[in-house]
Amino acid sequence: MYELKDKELIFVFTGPNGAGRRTVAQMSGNTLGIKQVISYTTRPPRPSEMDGQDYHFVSSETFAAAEANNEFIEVVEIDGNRYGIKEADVAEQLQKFGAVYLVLNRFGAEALKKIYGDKIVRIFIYADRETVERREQERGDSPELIKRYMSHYDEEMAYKDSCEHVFENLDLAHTVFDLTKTLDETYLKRNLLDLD
Ligand SMILES: Nc1ncnc2c1ncn2[C@@H]1O[C@H](COP(=O)(O)OP(=O)(O)OP(=O)(O)O)[C@@H](O)[C@H]1O
Ligand SMILES: Nc1nc2c(ncn2[C@@H]2O[C@H](COP(=O)(O)O)[C@@H](O)[C@H]2O)c(=O)[nH]1
Repeated sequence: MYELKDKELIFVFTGPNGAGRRTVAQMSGNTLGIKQVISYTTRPPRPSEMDGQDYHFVSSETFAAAEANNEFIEVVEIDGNRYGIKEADVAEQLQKFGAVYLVLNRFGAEALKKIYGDKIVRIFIYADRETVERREQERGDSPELIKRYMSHYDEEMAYKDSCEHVFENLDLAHTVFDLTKTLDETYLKRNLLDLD
């Protein structure tokens, strides 16, 4: 297992689908100069998604071969699709940037916390049910997909109090400002004073 160096950190964004985890993580990450480690998945890409940017989209066989080769830090199955983060990707990005972020469900957040302890900072992003559902409708998710996402809403929300930081994401600019400030002041110390 890759041993994180003194200043290396992994930020894990978690919370319900559609709460805005990817959006706020990316905006804050751009300001702070930290990059996402992209998961591998067997699920097919959605029309707006790009291979290598949203996920590494792979076949079940390719995923199983990597798993048999012990390449994943953790693997999860959600609604019949498999997801995993490769240890080598985490190590490579940490060596380049010093800090990285991941967007995972609660099982992934918990698994990484167990492995890396204090080096994992879990950031819980949420919004109320109605807001989440409306955002999913507005981005064009199908009624079946929204139903599937919403069926996980309560169980994802139950992880909120386990996380190191919690942000309700209603106004996007506010969330990103508060999040960036917190990560900078508490962990990264890049002294980004002129964030607004
Ligand atoms: N504060 C906000 N106000 C309005 N829309 C938002 C806000 N935050 C995110 N969004 C929009 O909501 C949608 C869901 O955001 P995002 O994809 O970041 O969510 P997520 O939590 O990563 O879920 P998923 O993994 O399903 O994509 C996107 O269309 C995004 O542009
Ligand atoms: N535990 C893990 N969870 C992951 C990983 N990659 C993504 N995810 C989370 O799964 C759900 C479903 O994702 P979707 O894109 O198919 O809607 C969502 O919460 C993702 O954040 C992973 O490698 N491990």
